[in-house]
Amino acid sequence: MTDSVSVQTYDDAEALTTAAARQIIDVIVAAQRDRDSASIVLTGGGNGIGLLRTLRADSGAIDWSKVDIFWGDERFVPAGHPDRNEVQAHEALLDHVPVNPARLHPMPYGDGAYAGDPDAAAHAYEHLLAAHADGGPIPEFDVHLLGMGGEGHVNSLFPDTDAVREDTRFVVGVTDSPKPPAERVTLTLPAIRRARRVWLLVAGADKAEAVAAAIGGANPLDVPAAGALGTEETVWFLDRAAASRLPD
Ligand SMILES: O=C1O[C@H](COP(=O)(O)O)[C@@H](O)[C@H](O)[C@H]1O
Repeated sequence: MTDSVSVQTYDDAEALTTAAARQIIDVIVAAQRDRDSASIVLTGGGNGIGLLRTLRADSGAIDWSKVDIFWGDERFVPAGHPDRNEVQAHEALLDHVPVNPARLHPMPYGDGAYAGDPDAAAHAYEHLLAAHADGGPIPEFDVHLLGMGGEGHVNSLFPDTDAVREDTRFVVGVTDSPKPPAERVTLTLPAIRRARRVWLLVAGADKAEAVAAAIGGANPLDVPAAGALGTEETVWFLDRAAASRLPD
């Protein structure tokens, strides 16, 4: 893992998602040039979906047929439910660019083969990740996008929960999410830490305290975002309000 943590601050949420969109185009194009494919992990939340909307307007030179798309967490609700991060990602971007359906890797649905058992769904997704790994136990994602909640949660890793304490498995089921819905499936901190780049997209004054704590090195059990680190880089894309509690 690297200590390369950097902060980019923008005037507002729109500016930060526009900047992140521009930069992810460069990363995906470079990965496709070097390895003929790219892999990204999408997040839910306002800024994660906002970034996708920006890409819909202009995704530059990306060859969408050569991008593997995974999800960092999912609400364990029925297929097609508007709360699913996957559904929101389709509306924002995936229905509008020429992705290869075989390279879309949504998490299992709450009404599918694993209905009533988010942990079984998590095991299934871990197997899917393993099947797409190139040598390691799961892929070394080119970019893992993350939003962050006001208490510092990333993916569905909430403070002081079994999920954020998980140190072996790469995907776990959640049945006690403090933010509805209670049942979720999430990549864990060990999975996030296999990504080359971890990009956190965070806006709003209500998140400023958690941003400062995470960047300041808080215990990830208290502020899960503090444990979200990429192997090559970790970048915080912030608006001015979210950055307002950082030291000068
Ligand atoms: O519940 C969730 O919330 C986080 C943060 O969302 P935001 O709207 O406050 O940015 C999100 O990253 C995660 O994927 C989602 O399931």
